[in-house]
Amino acid sequence: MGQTARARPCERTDTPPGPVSDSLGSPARAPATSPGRPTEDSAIVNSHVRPLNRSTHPGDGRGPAPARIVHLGLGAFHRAHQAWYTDVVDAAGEWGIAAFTGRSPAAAEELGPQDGLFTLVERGGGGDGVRVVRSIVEAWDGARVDRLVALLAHPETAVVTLTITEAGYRLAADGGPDLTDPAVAADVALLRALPDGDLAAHAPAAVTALGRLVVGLEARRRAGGAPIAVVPCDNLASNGRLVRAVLLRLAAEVGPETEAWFASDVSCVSTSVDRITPRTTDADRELVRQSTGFDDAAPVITEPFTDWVLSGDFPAGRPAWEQAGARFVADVEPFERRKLWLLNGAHTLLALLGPARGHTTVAQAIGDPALRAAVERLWDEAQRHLPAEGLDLPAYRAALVERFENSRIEHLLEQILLDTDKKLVYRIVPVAVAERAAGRDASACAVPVAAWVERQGEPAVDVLERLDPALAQDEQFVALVESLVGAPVA
Ligand SMILES: NC(=O)c1ccc[n+]([C@@H]2O[C@H](COP(=O)([O-])OP(=O)(O)OC[C@H]3O[C@@H](n4cnc5c(N)ncnc54)[C@H](O)[C@@H]3O)[C@@H](O)[C@H]2O)c1
Ligand SMILES: O=P(O)(O)OC[C@@H](O)[C@@H](O)[C@H](O)[C@H](O)CO
Repeated sequence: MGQTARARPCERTDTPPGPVSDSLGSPARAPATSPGRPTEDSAIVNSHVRPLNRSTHPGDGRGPAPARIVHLGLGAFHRAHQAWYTDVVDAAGEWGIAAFTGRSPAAAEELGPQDGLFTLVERGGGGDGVRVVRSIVEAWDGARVDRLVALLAHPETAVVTLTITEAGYRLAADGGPDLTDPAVAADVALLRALPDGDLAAHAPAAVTALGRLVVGLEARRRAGGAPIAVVPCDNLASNGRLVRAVLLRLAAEVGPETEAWFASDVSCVSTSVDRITPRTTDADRELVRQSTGFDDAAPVITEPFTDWVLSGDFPAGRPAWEQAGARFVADVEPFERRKLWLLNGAHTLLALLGPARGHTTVAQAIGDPALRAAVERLWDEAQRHLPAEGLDLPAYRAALVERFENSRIEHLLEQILLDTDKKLVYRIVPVAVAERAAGRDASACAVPVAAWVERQGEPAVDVLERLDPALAQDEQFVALVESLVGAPVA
């Protein structure tokens, strides 16, 4: 497991399938109990705190599932979402995940000694549900391109999932790779000069997530070219289409045969993903330690709610994620817009405006009547551009308020604020553009944009130029934003 701990060879085996996921408490969405304390299972509560790994916590005794899913971006959200769905549905132990970190090896260092096991705490308003998730079978530093190449070249690897953050895609304004980014430029140079032959033996040191992915997929093509699905799970609009365009651009740098194979055999699946998952704190680790009797360096705290909407082909198969509630639809866009514009848009508004009003968490900020009103106005503007049918927007909005008000999920505004420039583009700008096109002033959208302009300390037009050059040409909107800079929230 992982570069930094015991290295687990990844050969596929004919041994019996891996472990059935085991619940140590309430399964997901089950009613929570005992506020403030995880649901306890007498089998694991022990006065002696033990390390968490497959020996101390053997589940049903079967070994790890074969790694057939590769994940890039081993953060909290992946563990609360895709790893959880896979764990819940993989009763036969057929779908292990080999996960790679993005920028720092920390998560691999934590999960390595735990054989990939971690505790997922589902923290509802009334109590916690606890589950040890077993679906991650390898955890690696993302710099281990050799291991990534070996996994992707293996024909039984069927799916690649991504949670590398919006910024991690390193996109230019036209949606292609940002060639002005030195890391992208270095990877492009590397892709143009890939050595012939076995890429695993001399793995090129690509540095960006998508550069590494292209190297790995090229190794797969050279190894026989079994088709594969790539499933971005980040908060980007049209994430499958977008990733496909970038991968094809990068593949073209390798050569025409590579580009043609990517076009025909790499299926990019679009997704809308939802589960509010804040960063784990030391207090969370201590609570898990006390309540489960296991010393888990990498527990994840999440809300009971979860959603996953997907659209696209899985040519080499996939886990039956629908058995845990995932939905496979023809068009993900309405779901994606609803989620990005309402949930994420409100998050970004609260993160921009909340700190100046003394708030540090989403729950505090949504409890502030002025901010709540600003959120409702933003939602009114967004709702006009969402389909009236099929999305049950009043219920969705009401549920969002409840989720935001869950003060037991300590979702820090400063975490949401990271990379706000990238987030505004997907969360607020499209609504502002649609409102302006409809002849309205987009005044609710202008509020978070003005707060961002204030933080940048630059003229509104310059900030808008970076967010959306066309919107920056809209003199009325620019003037409105400028007039709101520094103004109190109405
Ligand atoms: N946390 C949530 O509530 C949530 C919910 C829905 C979707 N998401 C999506 O998942 C993403 C990750 O969220 P998280 O909570 O796991 O964050 P996290 O900080 O726990 O993990 C982020 C992961 O991405 C990697 N990464 C960061 N910057 C990168 C870069 N520039 N290039 C490559 N890899 C990079 C990190 O190394 C880490 O592995 C979010 O940005 C969002 O797009 C998160
Ligand atoms: O994860 P980010 O940084 O893209 O955005 C912060 C939050 O808005 C986001 O994580 C939400 O909590 C999440 O999208 C809910 O499903």
